[in-house]
Amino acid sequence: MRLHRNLVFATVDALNEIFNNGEYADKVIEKTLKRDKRWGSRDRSFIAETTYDIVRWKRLYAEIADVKEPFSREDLFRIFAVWCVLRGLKLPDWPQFEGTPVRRIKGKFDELSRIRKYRESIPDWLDELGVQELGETKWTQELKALNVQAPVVVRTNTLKIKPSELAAKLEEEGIETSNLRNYPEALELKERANIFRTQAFKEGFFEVQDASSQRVAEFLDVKPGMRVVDTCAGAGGKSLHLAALMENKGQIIALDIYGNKLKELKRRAKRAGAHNIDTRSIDSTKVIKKLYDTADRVLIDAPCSGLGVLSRNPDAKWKLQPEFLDSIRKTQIEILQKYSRIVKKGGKMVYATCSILPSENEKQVQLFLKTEEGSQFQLKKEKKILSHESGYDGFYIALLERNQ
Ligand SMILES: C[S@@+](CC[C@H](N)C(=O)[O-])C[C@H]1O[C@@H](n2cnc3c(N)ncnc32)[C@H](O)[C@@H]1O
Repeated sequence: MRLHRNLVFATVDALNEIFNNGEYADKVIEKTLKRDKRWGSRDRSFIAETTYDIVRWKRLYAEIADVKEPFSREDLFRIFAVWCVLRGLKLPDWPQFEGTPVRRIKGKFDELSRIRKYRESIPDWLDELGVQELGETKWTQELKALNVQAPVVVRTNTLKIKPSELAAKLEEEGIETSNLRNYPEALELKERANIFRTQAFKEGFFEVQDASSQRVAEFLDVKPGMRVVDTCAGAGGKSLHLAALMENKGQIIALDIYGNKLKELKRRAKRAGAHNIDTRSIDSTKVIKKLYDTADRVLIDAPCSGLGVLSRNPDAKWKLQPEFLDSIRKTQIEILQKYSRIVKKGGKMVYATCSILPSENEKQVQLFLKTEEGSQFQLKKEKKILSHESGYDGFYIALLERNQ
């Protein structure tokens, strides 16, 4: 592969914004890709994938390149050179790469690969926390899996189309997919592609949604005609799935503290042809109180550390702070106590996170069950999905039932 100057420079600029200005990788990449209309799909995927790769391996590469944050432009080129050498790519003879110590880079990589926090490129505190929570063996396996680029999985919108028909439509548009065993509505792309450009997407035939995430709405055991409250609906990935499982019958009330996310949900619902979703922004405690004891089903897709989705969001490793984890755990237990009151007697509730830490998952559920609100619930079943076991995102899902 020959490296093109403008693509490498665009990547280095993107890294500068992410590492030095604290910008989010996905936003920076989106903006960078708009820079030159002549870039084709290969050029675009070079920028996106290389940037993500270097974000993922920041600690390891910076250590090998012997550079420290904040990175100068020269440092960023040294990090880029490490990426090239470790991928076996020939460095171009540009001044930025003059004197790159190729053999030393390879030697240092071998040496650092013996130490997990470098090999898996993770901050010390997070590595220690992972061991504490999951134990040495599981954490080592999980961390490795979370450093592999995530596959692209879509969920068929069964309100509009069957999975087999969707697969055929995508194939007509040059995108090959395969079925996933045990995930009835999921299709996995055989090769990465910009699926949002397809006609099938514009027509609302699918949503991009990881296979593990597709388990969440399924777990809630909804039926057409029910009244369901999705309390942390965000942009509505799970609400849309619930609408499909309910065949557009009954009512879904989608809540979030951020109105702009709910606006996006509405846009997606329109595209998907999901007509039974009503959005409400939580701008006072009244919004929740009015709903007490009214829902057949409640979904709490709780805000969390996002440690189960590091493979698609590697910059979370660097953005996450111990203080944030402490405060999010408090939010989770408060949410459980407050929003569980929306479930009517005999109704069911799912608590889910995209975290792999027991302290955000089963321990929170156990804590909740000991509270006054929780004493009215029974834990029916729970699923801990680890990435190294499933091949998809790490998730936790618990189904609870309120006593009659
Ligand atoms: C894991 S995300 C939800 C993802 C969404 N359910 C989906 O499937 O696309 C968690 C959501 O909780 C929201 N949130 C945070 N604190 C909240 C609170 N106290 N009450 C309700 N929602 C909250 C966040 O804005 C975020 O959208």
